[in-house]
Amino acid sequence: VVEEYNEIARHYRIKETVGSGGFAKVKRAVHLPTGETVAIKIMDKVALGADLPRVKTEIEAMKNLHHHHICRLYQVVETSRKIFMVLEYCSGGELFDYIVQRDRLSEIESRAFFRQIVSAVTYMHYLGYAHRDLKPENLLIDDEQNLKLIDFGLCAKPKGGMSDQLYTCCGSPAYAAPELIAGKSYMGNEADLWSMGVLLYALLNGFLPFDDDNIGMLYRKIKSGKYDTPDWLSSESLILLKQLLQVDPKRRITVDELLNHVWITKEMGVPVEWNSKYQTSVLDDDVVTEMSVHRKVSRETMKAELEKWNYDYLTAAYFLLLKKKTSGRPVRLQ
Ligand SMILES: CN(C)C[C@H]1CC[C@H](N2C(=O)N(C)Cc3cnc4ccc(-c5cc(Cl)c(O)c(Cl)c5)nc4c32)CC1
Repeated sequence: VVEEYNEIARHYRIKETVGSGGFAKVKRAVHLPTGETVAIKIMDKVALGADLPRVKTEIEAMKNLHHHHICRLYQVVETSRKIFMVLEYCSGGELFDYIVQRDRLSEIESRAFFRQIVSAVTYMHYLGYAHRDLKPENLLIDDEQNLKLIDFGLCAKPKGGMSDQLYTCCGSPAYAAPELIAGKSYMGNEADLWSMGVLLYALLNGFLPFDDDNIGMLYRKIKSGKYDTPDWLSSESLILLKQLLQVDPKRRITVDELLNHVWITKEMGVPVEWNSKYQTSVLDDDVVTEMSVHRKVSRETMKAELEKWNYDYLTAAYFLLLKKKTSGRPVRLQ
């Protein structure tokens, strides 16, 4: 099995396992040329079996999703038996654990997190993607208390754009929209908004709006659209929850209405900025300089190589050097 790790081991020191999700193992690692910490999602192609297409879906989606609230994909290494995805490391773990540790979050803290989720999901929708598995387990916290959306194995980019109907029932039942569990055709973006309602409810209350050990009972509760409203919820929170947890998808709030909703802008004064802070169309000069000097090639040659976006070790080195520069650390390769 050693030869499977040769390619990845050339540029990374692999550390401990930080978690496993279904058919993947995620390990912490250090990118040797920059010293930056990364997460490496390791999958065995044979064990993946029928799930292999989901991995391809996730990789292709992440190659197009460049946003400060979406976990960054740095590199993909495929060997005869394994697929390695080198990803942005999030030291704060899952939002799910963060909520559980605090019972529930204040309205202020819920708002700060929810605005970041709205930013990431709006960006995805504008690019024509629906996530379809939004839940606190798929939102990680980085070392600057920023949320990073992960797990794009179920995301959909309908051929004809967001107007196309989706049919596959997927995601986690407790977060699934009524129309999705009814087996009807549904709109990915509308279903994401329902899940965001469940997410907001979980942030503010520390438990789920619809929960039952029996799946049949759970579906009935979801279709009823009825949930408890604890007395600590403000009237504005109740209004927003009601607009998100609308059983009829056509009456559900849209992302555009969400961006400057009164609850979203309360005490913040400004609507959610959903555009990406990342500038990927223009290569960063300092990073190109460091990389071309380090590899003893001309800047033009290095730029041409980088602009192929092969998601190889050059792409990883570029993104990780850029992350160092953004965090105010020296743009240096060892
Ligand atoms: C419950 N899930 C289905 C899987 C779980 C696996 C470990 C992971 N993790 C942890 O649980 N820490 C505690 C540390 C940690 C640190 N950085 C990470 C960076 C990226 C990812 C990641 C994982 C998966 Cl399965 C992805 O598809 C993507 Cl796009 C990204 N996981 C990370 C991660 C959190 C999620």
